Amino acid sequence: MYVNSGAENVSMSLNFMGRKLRNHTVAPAAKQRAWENTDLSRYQDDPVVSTRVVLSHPMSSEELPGSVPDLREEVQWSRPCNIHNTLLDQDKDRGAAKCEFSWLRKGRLKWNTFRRWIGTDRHRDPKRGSKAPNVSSMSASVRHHEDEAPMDVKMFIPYDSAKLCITQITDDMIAMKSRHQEMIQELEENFLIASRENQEKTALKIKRSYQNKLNTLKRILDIYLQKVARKNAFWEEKVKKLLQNKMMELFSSRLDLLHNHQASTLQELHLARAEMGKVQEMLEAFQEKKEPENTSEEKDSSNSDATLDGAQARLEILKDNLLKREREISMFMEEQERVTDTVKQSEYSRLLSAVIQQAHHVYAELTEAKQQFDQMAEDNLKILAEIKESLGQTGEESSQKSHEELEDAQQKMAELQVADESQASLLHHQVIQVALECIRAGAKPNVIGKIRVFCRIRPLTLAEQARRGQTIVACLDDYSVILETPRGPREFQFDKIFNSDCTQEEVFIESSGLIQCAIDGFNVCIFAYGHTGSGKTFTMVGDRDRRNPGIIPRTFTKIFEIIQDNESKFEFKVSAYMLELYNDRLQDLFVSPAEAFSNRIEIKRDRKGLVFAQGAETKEAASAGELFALFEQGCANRHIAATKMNVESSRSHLIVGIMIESRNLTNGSVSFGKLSLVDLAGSERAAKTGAKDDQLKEANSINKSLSALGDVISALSMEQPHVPYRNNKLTQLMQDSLGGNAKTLMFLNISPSDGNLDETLTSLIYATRVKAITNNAQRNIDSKEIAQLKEANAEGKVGPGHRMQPNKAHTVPSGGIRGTTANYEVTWPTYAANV
Ligand SMILES: Nc1ncnc2c1ncn2[C@@H]1O[C@H](COP(=O)(O)OP(=O)(O)OP(=O)(O)O)[C@@H](O)[C@H]1O
Repeated sequence: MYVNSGAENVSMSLNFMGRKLRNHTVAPAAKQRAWENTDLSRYQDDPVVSTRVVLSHPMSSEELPGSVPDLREEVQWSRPCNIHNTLLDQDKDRGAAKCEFSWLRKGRLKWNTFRRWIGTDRHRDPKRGSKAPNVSSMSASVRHHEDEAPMDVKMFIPYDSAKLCITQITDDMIAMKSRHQEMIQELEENFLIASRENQEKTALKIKRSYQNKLNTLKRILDIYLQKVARKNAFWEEKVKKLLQNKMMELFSSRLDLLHNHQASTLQELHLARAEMGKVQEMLEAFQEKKEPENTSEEKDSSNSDATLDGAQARLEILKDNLLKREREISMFMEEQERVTDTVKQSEYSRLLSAVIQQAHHVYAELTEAKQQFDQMAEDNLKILAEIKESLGQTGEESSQKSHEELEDAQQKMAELQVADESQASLLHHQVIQVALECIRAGAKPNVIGKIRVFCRIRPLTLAEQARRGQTIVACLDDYSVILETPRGPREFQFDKIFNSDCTQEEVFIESSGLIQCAIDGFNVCIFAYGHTGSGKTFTMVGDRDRRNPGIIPRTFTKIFEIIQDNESKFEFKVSAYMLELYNDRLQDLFVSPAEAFSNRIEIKRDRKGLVFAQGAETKEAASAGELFALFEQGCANRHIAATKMNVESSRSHLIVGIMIESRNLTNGSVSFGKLSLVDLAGSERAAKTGAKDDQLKEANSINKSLSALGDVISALSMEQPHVPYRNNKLTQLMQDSLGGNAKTLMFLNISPSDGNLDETLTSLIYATRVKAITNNAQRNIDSKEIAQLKEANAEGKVGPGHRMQPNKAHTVPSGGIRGTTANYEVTWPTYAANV
C-alpha cells in the first residue's frame, strides 16, 4: 500500500502473495466512495486509529516482498486529503524535514508494515505476541526502520478505511482460496483427462493388436472359404457328371426295355391285324356269296354273325390293350408327382434344380401324351365303330395309327421312368451333399493335418539387375502367385505369399505360431526349399552380417519369451543339437570338425515314429543368448568344414533341433516338444554352374538327396502305399515331418528372375504337391505318474548325475538304446537326441 496525500491524489495499491487483489476485492468505485466519505480529520487525535508508520524509502511495488508489479489498486481522492502528519510536525526541527509531504506524496508505505499494523501477519513474528500491535510496538517497528526510512511520520488512517482494507484482504484471501481450489480442481481434471487418454491409448493398442489377429484369422478363413468354394464347385461338377452318366445309363436301359415292350406290342398288333385280315376275308367271301345264294339266307347270316363276333372280340382285345397302356401312364404320372413332391421337400434343391426341371418337362410331356393317348383311344373307338360298320381297311389304318401313337407314348413313358429313377439317384446325391456339407464344415480355419506352404519371392540380386534380368513372378494376392512361362502364365496357390518387399519380421510373425506348438509338446518342423540362391539361408538364418536375422535366431528369442511368460505355471528345459548333412554324411556341428568326422551318427525312429539321430550331441541352454552362442559355434564349424567348398552357397543341409520339455507345476504332467529348423541346400544344374571335382560331387549329392525328397513328396501326395523314405538320409531325417506326426511348415523360396524360370517352375510344382501331404500331428504329453515312472526308469538306467546341466554336452550313447530299454526312448536325454 502506498499513500499519496496532500492536495494531490492518494493512491493505494494492494498486493498479496503476488496476486492481483483488485480482481477479487470491492469495486474501486465503492472503495473510493468509502474513502471519500471518511472524514480523516476526525481521527486526527484518535489514539486507536492513529499510528506511526514508517515511510520507508519510496519503493516500487516490485520491491515489495510477495508483490506483483501490476497488482496494485489506486484509490483516487476526489478531494484533497487532509492527513495529519504529527510526526512530521514534531520532527521538523530534527531535520526530518527530509520527509516532506511531497515525498510522502510520492512515497509508498511498505506493505509489510501495513500488514503488521493491521495484524494480518502477527503470527509470523513470534516476538510480537498475539495481540494487535500497539503504538509502542509500532514505534519499535518504526525505530527498526528508522535506518532505512528517512523519517517517521504519523498518519491517521480512517478506521472505516482500515476495516475496509481488512475486509478486502479477507475477501481477497477467500477469493484466493477459491481460486486455489479451482486450480486444484483444474489439475485434478487435467489428471483425469490425461489418465483417460492413457487408458484410451492402451485400449486402442490392444484393439489394434486384436484387430490384426482378427484380420489374420479372417485371411485364413478367406483362404479356406475360397478353398471350400473351389472344392464345392469341383464336387458339384462331379455330381452333375455323375447324375448325367446315371441318367444316360437309365435312359439306355429304359430304351432297351421299351424296345422289348414295343416288340411285344407290335407282335400283338400284327396278330390283331392278321385277325382283322381274316375278318375282312370272311366278310368279302360273305358278300360274294350273298347274291347267288339267296336261298340259303339263314345259314349264311349265322356265319356272318360268327365272323363279326370274332372281329368284335379282336377289337375288344385292342381296346383292353389301350386301356392297359392308359393305366400304366396314370401310374407313372402318380409316381412322377410323388418324385416331384420329394424333390420339392429336399433341401438340396439347388443341385437338383436341373433334375426337377427335367421332371417337370417330362411331366408336361406326359400330360400331353396322355391327352393324345385319350384322344387316340377315342379315335380308335370311333375307328372300331367304323370298322364294325364297314368291316374294311379302316380298322387296319386305325391300328397303324394307334401303333405309332403308342410308340410316342412309350417314349414319353421312358422319360417318365427316368424321372422315377431319379429318386434313387437322389439318395446317392444326398450322400454326396452330406460330404459337401462336411467339406463346408471343414471351412473353419482348421489346418491340422496338412503341411502348410509359404512361398517367398526374393528381390532381384545386383547381378540379376546388372544383366537386366526380367521379373517373371508376380503376386496376385496374399495367396496366389503367377509365373510367366513361354507357354503362358501359370498360377499357383499357397497358404501365404511373401513378396520381395516383405521383411524378415513379417515372415517370422506368420510362422511364430508353430513355436508355441513346439512348447505345447508338438513335433514341429520348419524347412526352406528352393533352388540355389533363391533365399533359403536368408529366410532361415538371415544375411551374413546378421543385420536381418532369419527364422532360426528369432525363434531362439521367441522360445525364451514364451518361457518367461509361463514361468509361474511351468518348469522348462531347453536343449539343442545341430547337424549337417554333407555328401550323404551326417556331421555333428557341436563338436570340432575332426571329432565330428570320427563320430558316427545314425538315424533312428522311436515307437511313436519320432526320428532321432543317435550319437549326436545335445546342449542345454538357459537363455536365448546361450542358444544363439551355441548356434554361432555350430555355424563356425560348418563354415570351417565348408572352406573347401563354395562358401557363397550352402553345400550341405543344415538341421537345427530344439527340444523343449515343460513340466506343469499344477498337475505334474510333462510334455516334450521338438522344433526342427532345416535349411536345405539348393539344387543346381552342374551344366549351369560349371561345377567340377569336389563341387560336382557335392552338387550330385545334394541333387540326389533333393530328388529323393521329391520322390517322397510325390508318393505322399499321390497317397501311394509305399513311401521311399529310406532312399536317402535326408528323407529319413524328415520322415516324421513329411507324412509323419509333425506340424510342418515349408518355405518355398523362389527367384523372380527369368534366368531361373525352369528351377522356379519345378519348385512351384513340387511345393504344390507338398501342400497335399497330410500329417498326423500329436502332442507328446505324459501324465505326472508316467513322467515320474519314466524319470525313475531313466535314472535307474542312466544313473544319477545324468541330468543335463546348462551348456553341458550330453551324447546319447550309440548302440541301440531302443533295443535295450523301451522306456528310455522318451526320457529326457534320449528325447533330446531326437532330430
Ligand atoms: N528376401 C530377401 N531380401 C533381400 N535379399 C535376399 C532375400 N532373399 C535372398 N536374398 C539375397 O540373395 C542371395 C542368395 O540368398 P541365399 O544365400 O539365402 O540363397 P540360398 O537359397 O540359401 O542359396 P544356397 O542354396 O546356394 O545356399 C543372398 O545374397 C541374400 O542376401
